[in-house]
Amino acid sequence: MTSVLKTRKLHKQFVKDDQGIVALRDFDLDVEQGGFVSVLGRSGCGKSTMLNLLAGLTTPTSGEVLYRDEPVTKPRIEVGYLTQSDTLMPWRTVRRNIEMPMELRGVPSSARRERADELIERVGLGGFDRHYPRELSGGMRRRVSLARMLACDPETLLMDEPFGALDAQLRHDLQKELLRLWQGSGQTVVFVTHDIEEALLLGDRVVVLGRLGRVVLDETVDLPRPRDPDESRVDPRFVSLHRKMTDALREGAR
Ligand SMILES: Nc1ncnc2c1ncn2[C@@H]1O[C@H](COP(=O)(O)OP(=O)(O)OP(=O)(O)O)[C@@H](O)[C@H]1O
Repeated sequence: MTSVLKTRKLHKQFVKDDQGIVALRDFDLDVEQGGFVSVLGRSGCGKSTMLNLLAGLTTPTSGEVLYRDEPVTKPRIEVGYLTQSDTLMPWRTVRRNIEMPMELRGVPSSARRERADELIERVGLGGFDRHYPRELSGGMRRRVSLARMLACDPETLLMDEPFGALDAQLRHDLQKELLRLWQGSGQTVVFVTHDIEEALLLGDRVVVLGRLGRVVLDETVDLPRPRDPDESRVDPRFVSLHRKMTDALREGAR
């Protein structure tokens, strides 16, 4: 197995009003190249802290993050990060937001336009290319962020509850689209969620975190793909994995 991302004894403590707040303690994770890892955990268990560290946006208090065996000290161009909060530029249209990472890389305007058009269609935003973020719903803004992240074909995608706020149908459509884009791409995905079903429908591995990022369960999901939510829900293997994850989440809260 080739690990693309590794963490070694990762520890993160924040300081607030002279008090130390430990968010992550001795966190070890190896992410295999080309894999889709769902990281499942309750609110506050350190998932976003972990992703920020993987992305090189914050530095650990101790321990290290390695990307292809190199220490991560700042964001890397090969790694796309879809954060929980909206980071679209309000003064740019949908198209120009999606083109932005390509502009930074010096991609010529005709190629940028073509790629942006393709992504706009893929995320179901045809006809909205000249809208500004304030003119879109929350779900539409999420889709623009997703398209922007994909615009430079990052080899690794870090995603922080990207579909959490969407309605069920849209969520399902985007999950399907993400899997379609991922399968056969060779991209590595680390997908954070607090939803057991989402973790199981998407991941080929689910890592369940408890308090302070303690790994409570690390489970391979060998359910066949594509995984249709309605069919999966009644598959005894899915049901059994779901139960295992529920127990792990409960155990992690202790
Ligand atoms: N900048 C910060 N300053 C102080 N404490 C922080 C900071 N960021 C996170 N924390 C604390 O670290 C812990 C983990 O937070 P984190 O956001 O990583 O959790 P999470 O699992 O992503 O939660 P959620 O699912 O609700 O987004 C929490 O106790 C939180 O209050």
